[in-house]
Amino acid sequence: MSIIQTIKNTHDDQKIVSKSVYQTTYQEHTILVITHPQCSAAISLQGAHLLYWQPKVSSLPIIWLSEKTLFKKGVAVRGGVPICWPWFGKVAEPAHGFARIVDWQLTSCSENEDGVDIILSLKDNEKTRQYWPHHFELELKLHLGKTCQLALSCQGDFNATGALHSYFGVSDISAISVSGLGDTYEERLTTINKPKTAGEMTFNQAVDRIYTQPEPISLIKDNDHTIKITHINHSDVVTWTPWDNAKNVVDLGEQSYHNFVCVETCRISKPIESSNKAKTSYGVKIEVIK
Ligand SMILES: O=P(O)(O)OC[C@H]1O[C@H](O)[C@H](O)[C@@H](O)[C@@H]1O
Repeated sequence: MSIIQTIKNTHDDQKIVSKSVYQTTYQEHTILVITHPQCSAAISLQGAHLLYWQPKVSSLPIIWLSEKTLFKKGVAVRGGVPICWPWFGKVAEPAHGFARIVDWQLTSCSENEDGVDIILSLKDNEKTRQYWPHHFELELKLHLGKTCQLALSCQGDFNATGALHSYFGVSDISAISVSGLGDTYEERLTTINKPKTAGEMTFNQAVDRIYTQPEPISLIKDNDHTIKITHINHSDVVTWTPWDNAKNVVDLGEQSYHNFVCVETCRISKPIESSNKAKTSYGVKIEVIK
């Protein structure tokens, strides 16, 4: 049984949240399972982590989850949409910040025929202050329906970098292209994988690249559909595939790299400048075009 099916079938400690949403415990995580006429999805309260999203129009999850991911407290989930915050990458410990490895609160959940709207929040506490000595309030708004929308807002006196680090499910990474990336990028690997067309990528090896002047829309063109990713108030888009280095990553299957590509909505070159007075936010909207 696939990991997604297993999560869908988990009803331990089940608590009904709304008509299409229940809360359950899966291993060491508390998970919201969403089964709505427009989509199915799940969110872990650890990291406000969207685990998968499959709209009705698609026969496969568009937001992809690794079969080998660990549901351990304090360990980042592999796949879905990790919230990397308040830093991106390995500039400090833990890698990609702490927001993805601490528990968030469910603030609200409502639904209508278009889908489910959920707000999760995180405020500084004893644990977060061990990593980062700032007062902050973070809120993640999710809309899960025919489209998938995430908006992260923060308040507090600090600058932060981050990413909505989306893992997209694809039929085979060698058969897709990603466009709308712009022409300027920072190569994070020593291997060279020059785009054939400016702003468009195809893949035949590991890639880790920060595009610093991306267009507002990235398109992942797959065999019979296109994933349209509208970035909102972002500064960069990261493309990442481990390719066959997946075999060295404990929570990825050896062949799993064929089935996902990361196209991440980021604030790296222009950090989020927050203040105590107003919220600043950035986000992403994901749609499937047939
Ligand atoms: O393994 P993780 O900490 O989740 O990071 C996975 C990847 O995230 C981003 O795409 C970075 O650009 C990569 O350098 C990193 O390898």
